[in-house]
Amino acid sequence: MVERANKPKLPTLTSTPGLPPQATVTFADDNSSVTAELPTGESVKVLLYGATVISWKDAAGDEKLWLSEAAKLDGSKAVRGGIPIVFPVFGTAPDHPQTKDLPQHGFARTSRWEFLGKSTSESMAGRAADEPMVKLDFGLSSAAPGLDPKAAQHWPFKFNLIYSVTLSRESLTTSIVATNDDSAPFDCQVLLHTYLRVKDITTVSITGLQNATYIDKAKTTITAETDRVYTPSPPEADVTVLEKDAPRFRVARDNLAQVVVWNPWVDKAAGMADFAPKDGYRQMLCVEPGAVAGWQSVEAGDAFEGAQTITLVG
Ligand SMILES: O=P(O)(O)OC[C@H]1O[C@H](O)[C@H](O)[C@@H](O)[C@@H]1O
Repeated sequence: MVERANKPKLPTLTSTPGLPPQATVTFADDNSSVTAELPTGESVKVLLYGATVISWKDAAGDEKLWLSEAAKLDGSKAVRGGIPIVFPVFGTAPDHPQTKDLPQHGFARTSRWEFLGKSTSESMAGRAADEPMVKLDFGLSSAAPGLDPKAAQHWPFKFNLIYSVTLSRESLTTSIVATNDDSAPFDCQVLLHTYLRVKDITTVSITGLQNATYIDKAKTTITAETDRVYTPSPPEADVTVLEKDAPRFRVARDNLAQVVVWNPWVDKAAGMADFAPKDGYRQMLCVEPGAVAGWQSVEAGDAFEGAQTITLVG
C-alpha cells in the first residue's frame, strides 16, 4: 500500500517493537529532494526536478552513480549524472511530427515531479520484513504545475507518468508507467539514462551485447567516444558491466528493448559546461535501457511500462 505524504516534511520513521526497523524517508530542507535509507545503511536520493536519482549508495557509503561536480541541481538544466528520465523522445526527432519541436531527450528530465509516497517492506505483499526495501513513487502529468512549459507547447497530449524507485540491499529498480489520458493515440520513446560510476573506464568491459545488432564481440571495451544503441538478443538478455573482468553491475530490463552505451571521452566531455571534472569520463559509463528504436504507439487509455533493475555483483 502506498502511504500518501500530506506534509512536505516526513518525520523519521520509528520501528515497531519486535520488528526490524523500517526504512527512513526524509526531505531536503528546501524540499528539492527526497532521500530513502534502509536500516542496513543503503540509500537513494531523488531530486524532484526530473525525478532524477542523483545518488545510490551501498551500506558502506560507496556511491554507485556518477554525478558531475558541475551538474545543475537547481532546476535550471537537466542533471548531468545520476539517472535522468528520457521521455517522450530520445535525442531529437526532426522528422517525427509529434515530437519534432521538443528539446533533446524530451521534458521529463526538465519538469518538477511530485512525490506521491513511499512503500516499505512491511507494506509490500510478498516481502519479508527482514529483506528491507523501500519504494518511492513520483508523478508527472500534463496538468502538473511543475511541467516544463515546452511540454504543453510542443506535445499537447493528456498524459500521466508514474516513476517508481525501489531500493533494496543489493539493487535499485526504476520503473516508469506512461499512461495516455488523451482521446487520441500518441507516440513516445522512453529511456533511463543511467550514469554508472566506475573506478577506471580503461578496465571496464560489458557483456550481454554479444548478439546485439550493433556489434558482435565477446566483450565491449571503451577506448574512445562511444555512443551506440544496441538491441540485445534475446530482448531481455541481461547486460553486465565488469571492472578488471570482475562483474560489478548487472542490468536487467523489462520491456525496454534497447541499451544505449555512452561515454563522451575527452573532447565531448571538454565541450560540456556541466561536465566536471573534465577527466570524469574515466569514472563513468552510461548504460541506458530504453525503448528508442522506432516509436511506442500508446492508444487512448492505454499505458507503456518499462523498468530496469541494477544489481550490485561481486
Ligand atoms: O547532453 P545530453 O542531452 O544529456 O545527452 C547526453 C547523451 O545522451 C545519450 O547517451 C545519447 O545517446 C548521446 O548522444 C547524448 O550525447
